[in-house]
Amino acid sequence: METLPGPHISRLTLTNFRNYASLSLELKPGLVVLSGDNGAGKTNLLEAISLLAPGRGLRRAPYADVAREGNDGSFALHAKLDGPEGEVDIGTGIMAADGGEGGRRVRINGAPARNADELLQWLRVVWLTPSMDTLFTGPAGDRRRFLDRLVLAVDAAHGQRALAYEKAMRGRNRLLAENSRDHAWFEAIETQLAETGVAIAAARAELVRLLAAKIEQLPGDGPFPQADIALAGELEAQVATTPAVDVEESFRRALAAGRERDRAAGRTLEGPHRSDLIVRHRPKSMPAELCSTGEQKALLVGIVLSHARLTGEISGMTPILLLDEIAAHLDAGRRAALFSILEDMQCQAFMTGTDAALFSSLEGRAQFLTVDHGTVGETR
Ligand SMILES: Nc1ncnc2c1ncn2[C@@H]1O[C@H](COP(=O)(O)OP(=O)(O)OP(=O)(O)O)[C@@H](O)[C@H]1O
Repeated sequence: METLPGPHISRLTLTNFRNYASLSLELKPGLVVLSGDNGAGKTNLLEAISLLAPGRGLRRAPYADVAREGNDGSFALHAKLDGPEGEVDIGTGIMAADGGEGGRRVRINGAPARNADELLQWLRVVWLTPSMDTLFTGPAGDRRRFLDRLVLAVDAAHGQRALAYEKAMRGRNRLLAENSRDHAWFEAIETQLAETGVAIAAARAELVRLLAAKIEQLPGDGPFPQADIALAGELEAQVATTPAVDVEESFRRALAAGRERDRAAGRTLEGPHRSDLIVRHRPKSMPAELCSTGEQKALLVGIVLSHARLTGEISGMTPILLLDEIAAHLDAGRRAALFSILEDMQCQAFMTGTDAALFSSLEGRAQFLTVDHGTVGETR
C-alpha cells in the first residue's frame, strides 16, 4: 500500500511554555536537527510537539509544571500543519483561570474540539526518549503504556476505551474498599469492566499482530534487529482464539468470583491492566532485557520505525517522529541507516543532541536549529 508523505508542522508558536517565554519557528518538512547545551530547551520543544497528540505529552508532566515558571500558570501552543488535506491550525493550552482543571483546551481551525482525540484526524506523533531506554528492563506498566500509545496511533478509539476501563476499575476498587456487598452494583461495574477490558485486549492483540508483520519487513541482517513481540495477558490470549462475547462473559464471571480475593488485596487483580509486552531480540535469540544498552536501543528503534510505517499505511498519515538524544547510543553506521530510513519514510522527524557533529552527515539534507536558553536560531 502506498503511503503519502506525512503531514508536517510548518510553523510552531510557543507562549509561556517551559523555558520559552515566546517562540515562533518556521519549520521545513523532513529532518530537523535541534542541537544545544544541556538544559537549553531541546526536549521542551519536543514536549510541545508531543502535546499535539492526545494525552499529557512525552514527559507525562502535570500542566502546572509545563507552564513557564513565575508566570500566571497559563501556556499556549500553536501549530500550522501542512497535510494531504491542506493547511490546518491547531492550538492547545491552559488558561490561567482554568488552573489546569478540566484538562487542556484544544482548538482546530479556530473551533473548540470536543476532546484531544480529535487531533488524531490531522496528525500522529510518535516519540522515542532516553527515559524509554529502560523500557525492557523496567516495570510492566511502562511497557503497557508504550503498547497502548502504539495502539492509539492506529486506533483513535483506544484512548476512550482505556479511560472507561480505568473509571470502572476505580469504581470497583471503591466498592471493595467500602466493604460493599451490593451485588447489583458490582454486576453493573464488572459488566463494564468486561466489555471495555476485552475491547482493550482485542485492540492490543490486533496491533501486535499487524506490528509483528511489519517488523518482518526489516532486513534480517540490518542495523535495527527484528524483534519478536508477544502479549502476556489472560484476555489477550483468549481473544486470539475465542469470540469476544464469550471472553467477556468468562471475564465477568471471573471478576464476580474474585471479589473476596480482590477485597483482601485491596484492588482488582485480574484484567488487561496487568498484561505485559514481551520482546525478544530475534537474531540473538535473547530476551530484550538481557541485551546490551545499545542493542536494546536498536531494537526499540526497529519497533518504533516499523510502527511508524504501519501507522502511515493504516491512517494514511505518516507520523511526526520525535527522537530525543537518538544519536547517543547509536554507532555511526546505525545513525546513517536511521537517517536514510527517515528520509525514505518522508516523515517530519525532530532529532536532538548536544553535539551537532553527530548529525554532520545530514548537512544539506536537514534543517539545523540551535537551541540556547529558550531561543532557537537557524544554523545553516
Ligand atoms: N516550567 C518551567 N519554566 C521555566 N523553565 C523550565 C520549566 N520547566 C523546565 N524548565 C527549564 O528548561 C530547561 C530544560 O530544558 P530541556 O529539558 O528541554 O533541556 P535539553 O536541551 O533537552 O537538555 P539535555 O541536553 O540536558 O537533555 C531547564 O533549564 C529547566 O530548568
